[in-house]
Amino acid sequence: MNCVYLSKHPSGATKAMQNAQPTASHFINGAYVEDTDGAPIECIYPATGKVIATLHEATPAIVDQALSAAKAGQKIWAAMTGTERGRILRRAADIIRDRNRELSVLETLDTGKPLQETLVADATSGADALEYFGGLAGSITGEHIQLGQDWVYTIREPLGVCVGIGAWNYPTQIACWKGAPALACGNSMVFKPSETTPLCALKIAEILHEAGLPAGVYNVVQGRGAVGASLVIDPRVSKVSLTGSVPTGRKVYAAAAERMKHVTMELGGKSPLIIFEDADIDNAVSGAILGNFYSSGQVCSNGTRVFVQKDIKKAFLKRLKERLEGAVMGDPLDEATNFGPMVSADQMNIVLGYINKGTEEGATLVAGGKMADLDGFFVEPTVFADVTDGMTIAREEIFGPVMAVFDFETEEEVMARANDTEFGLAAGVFTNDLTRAHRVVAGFEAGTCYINTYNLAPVEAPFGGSKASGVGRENSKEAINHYSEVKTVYVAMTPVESQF
Ligand SMILES: NC(=O)C1=CN([C@@H]2O[C@H](COP(=O)(O)OP(=O)(O)OC[C@H]3O[C@@H](n4cnc5c(N)ncnc54)[C@H](O)[C@@H]3O)[C@@H](O)[C@H]2O)C=CC1
Repeated sequence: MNCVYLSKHPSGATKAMQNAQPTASHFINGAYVEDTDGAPIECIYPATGKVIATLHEATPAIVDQALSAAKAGQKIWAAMTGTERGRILRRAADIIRDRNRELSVLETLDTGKPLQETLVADATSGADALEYFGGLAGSITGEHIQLGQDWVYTIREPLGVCVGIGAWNYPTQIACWKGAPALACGNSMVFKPSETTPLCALKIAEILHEAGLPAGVYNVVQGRGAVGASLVIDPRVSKVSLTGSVPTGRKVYAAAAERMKHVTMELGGKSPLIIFEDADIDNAVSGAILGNFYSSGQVCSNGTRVFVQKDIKKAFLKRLKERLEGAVMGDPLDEATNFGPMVSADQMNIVLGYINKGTEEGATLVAGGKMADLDGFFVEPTVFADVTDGMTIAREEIFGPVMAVFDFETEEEVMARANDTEFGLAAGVFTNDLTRAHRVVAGFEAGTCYINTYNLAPVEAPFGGSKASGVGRENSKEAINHYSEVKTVYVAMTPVESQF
């Protein structure tokens, strides 16, 4: 494939890589904490395959310390007014924006995503969440319901200690998308980042405390699945918010249900993107590129099943191939790079396995299809055409840069095929027919839909999935309902009328 390759060896990254080791593995009760008894977690820079930091998993003692701190901190935090809480969150947003470049470099080291991308999509998105929910914090209220002379008032109360568990694709954003609404409502949080990307959440905790957050309100503990599981079942925890795969979601949801805890589940997807023959082809190609190759395809809401109406298939594929030549692979810290490596060797091998399956099962390889000739875990942006609904690459989430293009003839046919999946995270349509656009969106079985664009996730809009892709919504005013509960108070103004 004719991608542009920049320098093979990312030499400019050396200094930043040397600074990647955090002060300690965990951030608890307002300070960095270490316990070297925990199993080591090596943080590997995906563009070189080299270890840039070594941290330790939380031991049971660390988990206990974090939950005790969160329990105590929550009481102090909830006793403050919403306006006071909001001011601290907004101050943290300002600090994040001031340090955007430093935080973006760290996000790039943690994930391998190009700096070109992290400068605009990660710390800035985290700051948006803190600013938005900081702004809302003072207006989280109950209501007054008049009942003749009597009346009811409701109080919107925090849930208590919330646990956030993150995936590896957006470590800064996920730490903030969970933390900001939780804290705005008066909860505290213990956040466990993915073991693959342990660095960024620690910085968020540090900045929140620099902004004035009381100790214990936002804590970070490191660890693999077992640490996450131990947090979920602890009786001090009222709510769990997970971003991860569907199989992990099922386990966490079941463990939480057993103990009647609140949950938000942001899980995987295999989202459809339908391109009708009347669509603006260049715009549709841009949508398909954004919806498949941003973050090297490691985005949960990606539109990986691209249904193209038969008459424009040739033109679509031709234009797509031309546009793929604009992919610039190489050192992710070079701002000219726009396509980075997979997060890990494991993820690269999973993706290469799916590419082999696609070829074996008879799809036509249009572009890419192999590792790039670079250090690190690079897989070329890959496009398969002539994909049919039963193929493995049509059914399973790949979480890499692999676009599957399907042909279709009628709207009725494509809608049935688009919805024929256990997932329901996102869905998109490109068409210039206004009525059809809204009809199609109404028919999608998905939580987050797009008309003539794809994958935008502003903090003001609810984000999340239906079917196996999740429970609850992140961002927007919706998130407030998922991090608080309502207490109803009936006030009688007249004597009680009892039956005897
Ligand atoms: N819907 C959404 O908003 C998003 C969903 N994702 C999904 O995340 C997945 C990729 O991320 P991964 O980190 O590989 O997912 P994963 O499911 O392997 O891990 C997610 C997190 O859960 C933890 N975990 C694993 N087992 C656990 C258990 N039994 N109890 C508690 N915690 C446990 C992991 O340590 C990690 O922090 C993809 O399927 C993707 O679609 C990713 C980003 C956004």
